[in-house]
Amino acid sequence: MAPVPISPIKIGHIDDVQELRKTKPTTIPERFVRDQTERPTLATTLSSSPTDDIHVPIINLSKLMKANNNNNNTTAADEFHTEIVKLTTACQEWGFFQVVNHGIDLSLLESIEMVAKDFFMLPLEEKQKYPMAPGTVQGYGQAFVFSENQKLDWCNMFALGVEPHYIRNLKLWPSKPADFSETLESYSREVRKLCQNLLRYIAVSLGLKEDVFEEMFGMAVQAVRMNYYPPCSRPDLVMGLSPHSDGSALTILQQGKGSSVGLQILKDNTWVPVQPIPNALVINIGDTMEVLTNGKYKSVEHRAVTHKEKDRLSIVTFYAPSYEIEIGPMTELVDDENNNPCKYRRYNHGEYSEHYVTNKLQGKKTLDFAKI
Ligand SMILES: COC(=O)C(/C=C/C1=C(C)CCCC1(C)C)=C/O[C@H]1C=C(C)C(=O)O1
Ligand SMILES: O=C(O)CCC(=O)C(=O)O
Ligand SMILES: [Fe+2]
Repeated sequence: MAPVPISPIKIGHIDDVQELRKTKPTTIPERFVRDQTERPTLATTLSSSPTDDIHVPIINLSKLMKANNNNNNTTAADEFHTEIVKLTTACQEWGFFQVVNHGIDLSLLESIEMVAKDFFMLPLEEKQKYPMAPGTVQGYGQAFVFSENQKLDWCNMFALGVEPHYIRNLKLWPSKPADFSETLESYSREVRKLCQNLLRYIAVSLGLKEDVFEEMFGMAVQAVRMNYYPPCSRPDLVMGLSPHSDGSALTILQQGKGSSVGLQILKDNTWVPVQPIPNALVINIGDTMEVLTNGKYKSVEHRAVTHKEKDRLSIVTFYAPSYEIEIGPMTELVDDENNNPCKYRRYNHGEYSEHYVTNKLQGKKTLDFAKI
């Protein structure tokens, strides 16, 4: 079952932020202005910010891949072990990491970025041929808006379901730029392989059988969301993307080259910026993995902030189990006798997907659905 809610909800007029920026560069309509308590803390340009020294862990994927192909090499085995320990810490303490040497052709990263940017730069009338209907998550527009008085994000989104094929709404796949669909197909194929590899290493880091997630997930669901954040004259008043955790098992995020720093994650009650590393991909643990690991690996709240002069692009892939799969904490990660009781109930992943996409982004609130 694909989560495509059809309801007569009233969401009011949503200004397109790129058009606003073009026509009234200093105007911030009231619907974008956040209440005092919800306004972002922005990274300073001076190197005096207390969060400057804290950074999301970096995993060198080639150290994990190499050891797999070379079982007799002790250096490779040592490096594999060290990298798995780093991966464990990243998933347990951060819920986020960046991967370098991930094996995806850099030209493919450049191509997807190019078609995404070319799409967002099209005239509004062209982009509006692929509208995101109120209450749905595919197409061009703003997702997760469910009422007329909800604050809006300073962001334009373009989202498409990719796998399995039945979740595709082909009417929303754009004809311009001409190479959009072909590029998205190639990119998604490579990102899918990366997700499968990462899940293998995550299984190893948990002391589980390597292919446990692959076997459990069935034909995994994969969707892509391109987020474009134009510059904003008052980045202190607006939010690029509201705080949320992802509903997926894993999320792969590509930050556009030359984009401003914008992604922030909530670590120990402080918003920490994720510094873009050229050619690296940002990975985060989604709600589904938090449930499966009984909270050992956490989906971490994150958000995007805007910049006064620079725009920003992110290309985000959500990877999740097939909708008919039943999800719950894995028995190996629950121990009722030794202070590790089961923290989440069992549920159908399709129901969680529907719940996720029919609620506004609100920190980790969506996961209350699964809590015991
Ligand atoms: C921030 O999240 C999303 O935009 C999002 C949406 C994903 C989807 C589409 C764009 C197309 C149809 C499928 C799907 C719902 C996956 C997040 O998706 C997360 C939430 C759940 C649950 C999930 O599986 O991925
Ligand atoms: O643009 C970003 O860096 C954040 C995107 C994100 O969190 C999302 O699309 O779910
Ligand atoms: Fe996210």
